[in-house]
Formats: sequence, structure tokens, C-alpha cells
Amino acid sequence: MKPRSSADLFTLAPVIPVVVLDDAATAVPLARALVAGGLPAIEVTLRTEAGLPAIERIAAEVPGAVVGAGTVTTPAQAADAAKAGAAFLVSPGCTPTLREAMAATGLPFLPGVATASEALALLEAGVTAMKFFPAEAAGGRPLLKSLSGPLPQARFCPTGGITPANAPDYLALPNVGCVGGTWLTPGDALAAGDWARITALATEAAALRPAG
Ligand SMILES: O=C(O)C(=O)C[C@H](O)[C@H](O)COP(=O)(O)O
Repeated sequence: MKPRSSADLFTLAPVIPVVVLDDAATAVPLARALVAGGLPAIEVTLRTEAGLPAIERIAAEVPGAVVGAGTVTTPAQAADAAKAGAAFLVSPGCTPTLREAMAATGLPFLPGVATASEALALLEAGVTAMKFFPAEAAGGRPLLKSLSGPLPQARFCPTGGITPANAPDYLALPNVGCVGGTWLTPGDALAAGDWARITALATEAAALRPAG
């Protein structure tokens, strides 16, 4: 299912794997391994040159995947990611310029925030689904819990320092839609093409909460 709204991204799975690829050739088997484990939404960061071609390949060759672009920091990257076939966009922080560029693609997006003022600026613009980054460093679960009082309409995907151990506590918060993290795609498993290990990690993560 392609997400139509940003809130739809929260319904696909409890975890969005954040993927940093050095070689776009690994993108398709990696995406298949994650989907096989029950994690269809995949955020491929634009931190590496391989990011855009990886998005292109996954979008074209893995029908069960919902591939998005992460680390979107400029309007040009938002447009490029949309052109490559991204189904959603994620940014580590946000400015009005970046928000407008992401909105202009027509794709669902999760702009990054770390404070009440940043969340308020997005709420003023009608954006209620956000990435909370860097989650652990910025205050973690206590900060999110504190925001749920005054800003109950804001919902978050905490990312940055999330692990299988702390993910359940985040997912238990009323203002957390899903969490994100890189732990599903360890560098050594990627290098070795150990797709079975990645499917096993995805399966564990998918069980953190029933989808929907
Ligand atoms: O580049 C970005 O915009 C990001 O998306 C940053 C990632 O969310 C974090 O790097 C997650 O990393 P872990 O803490 O290893 O799970």
C-alpha cells in the first residue's frame, strides 16, 4: 500500500529501517529481505551517492516495498528523490523552505524536530506527523511524553539511538506512530550479503507491535 498521507506511514509497521548504502547493487536484495521480515517502509538516506539509484531500483523492482528518501536537507534533494520514485521523504530537521519543497512534491513527509518550538512551527503549517531526531540525544522518551500534554496533535517517529531494547518503550507512548533506526541493517551483514540475518532482525522488529 502506498502511503497517501504522512500519518499513513505510521500504520505500515512499527519500525522504519534507516538504510545507508555504499553500493546501489545491494538495494534490491536488502529491500526484499526487509519486506520478507514484515517491514515494508524503508528509508534510504541520501547521505551516500548510492542513495538515489538505490531508491530508483527498489521502487522499480520490489513491489512490496514502500521506499522513501532520508536525510533530505535541500529542496533539490526533495525533488530528485520524488523523481527517483520515492514514496515518502524524511528530513533530520526542518526550515520553511525545506517544508515547502517537500510539500510541493505531493509526497507524504516526516520533517525532523527536536523541540516544542520546532513542533509548533510545523503544527502552524498544518503538519502533524514528524520525525523526532536525534531521539535519544535530544531527550528521548521523557521529552516526547512531556510534549504529548501541550501538543497532543503532534505524532512522531523517533529516530536516533533507537534499539530493540528501548523501541517498545517509545512505541508505548500515545504520540509515537512508529520508530526508525539503522539497527536492522548492520554493516557487516550488508557487506556479507547476509539477507537471512536482516530478515530475522526485521521479523523481530515487526513483532514489536501489530501493524495497523
Ligand atoms: O541521516 C539522517 O537524516 C538520519 O536519518 C539520521 C538517522 O535517523 C540516524 O542516523 C539513525 O541512526 P541510528 O541511531 O543508528 O538508528
